[in-house]
Order: sequence, then structure tokens, then C-alpha cells
Amino acid sequence: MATTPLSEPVVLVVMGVSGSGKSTVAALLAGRLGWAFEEGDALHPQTNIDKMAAGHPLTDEDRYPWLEKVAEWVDQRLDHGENGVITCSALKRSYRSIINRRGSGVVFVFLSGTPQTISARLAERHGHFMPASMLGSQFADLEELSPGEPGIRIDVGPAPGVIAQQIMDKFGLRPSGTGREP
Ligand SMILES: Nc1ncnc2c1ncn2[C@@H]1O[C@H](COP(=O)(O)OP(=O)(O)O)[C@@H](O)[C@H]1O
Ligand SMILES: O=C(O)[C@H](O)[C@@H](O)[C@H](O)[C@H](O)COP(=O)(O)O
Repeated sequence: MATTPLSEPVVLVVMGVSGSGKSTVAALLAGRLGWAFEEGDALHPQTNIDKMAAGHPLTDEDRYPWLEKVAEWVDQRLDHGENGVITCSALKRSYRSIINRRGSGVVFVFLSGTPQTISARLAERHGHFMPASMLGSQFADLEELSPGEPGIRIDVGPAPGVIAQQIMDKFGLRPSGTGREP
């Protein structure tokens, strides 16, 4: 895989449908890098959590206040000259435009897998508010990264630690916040 050095500060937005591994991979990645980490699910208003828990997909209107919070977190990192990692499904291109409203400093990491693979993982995930039955609506809303958008697509097949390392290798990033290779 060819290395693409990042211009820092940078926030990696780990995106994809529910169950694609965002929380698992992003926490590993942030821990290895020593970068600030935020769980995008924690930024949802309670009304959104309740709606999803009841099995109803969010609308654009439901998502906008949440995306604003995600964008604020990103902006704060960049304003402070800090690197960061945040999870956010960021399913539509218009949502990603909100998150990347500066037009620089954001790189999306799209965790890509088939409905079959991801639904099997959701069937094994317990104690999470998001019902596995929502996966179809997540794929229906998903707009994959287009060529003009900053980001990479990573297959969710390998183990989480391998995926985290692939992301680091892709961007020439080294553990413990030492930044990219010279
Ligand atoms: N690469 C992977 N290989 C196998 N299982 C995974 C992988 N990534 C995540 N999982 C498991 O799949 C489920 C969904 O992962 P999670 O991180 O909660 O996804 P998301 O945050 O995108 O909803 C969890 O039970 C997690 O342990
Ligand atoms: O935009 C949305 O519909 C939600 O944000 C959704 O995509 C997100 O993934 C949920 O917060 C579920 O949480 P998990 O992704 O952790 O399952």
C-alpha cells in the first residue's frame, strides 16, 4: 500500500454503517497514536438515541444537530493544533461536508463491509442501543466516498488491530503520538 503522508493537525473520522467497527477500530487507533478520541454516538441528543433504540431510522433533520456537534469537536481539535480520531457514521456526502466544513484537516476512514458480514457482527453485539434491524436503513442511506472527498476505504474483514495498523501504515503514522515517519 502506498503511503499518503498527512498534513497535521488532522482529525481522522472513522465512518461507516452501524456495526462496521467504528468504535472498536477508532479506539484502538487513537490509543496507539496517543491522539484525542471522541465517540460520535455520545454526541447524539437523547431523542435520537431513543428513536434509534425504538427501531426508527434518523432523518436528515434528526442528524443535523448531531453533525453540528461532531463538526464542533473537529474544529476544536484543529483550532488547538491537535490531532484527533472521532467515530461518526457520516453516511451521506452532505453530512461529510458539514464535518469537513473547513475544507482541510479532515480525513475520512470508511470501514467497508458487506451487509452479510456486518449483520453477523451485529447479531453478536449485545447491550447496544442500536437494533440490528436498522442495518438495512443504514445501507440505504450510505453514500460511499467519492473521488473528490478526502479519505480512504478499508475492508472490515481483518481483525480490528490489523485494520488499525493498516490505517497507520497508509498514512505513515507511528505509535504513541510520534507522528508520521520522517
Ligand atoms: N474487524 C472486526 N472483526 C471482527 N469483529 C469486529 C471487528 N470490528 C468490530 N467487530 C465487532 O463487531 C461489532 C460491531 O463493532 P462496533 O465497533 O460496535 O461497530 P460500530 O461502532 O461501527 O457500530 C462489535 O461486537 C465488535 O466487537
Ligand atoms: O446517523 C445515524 O443513523 C446514526 O448515527 C447511526 O449511523 C449510528 O451508527 C448510530 O449512532 C448507531 O451506533 P453504532 O454505529 O455504534 O451502531
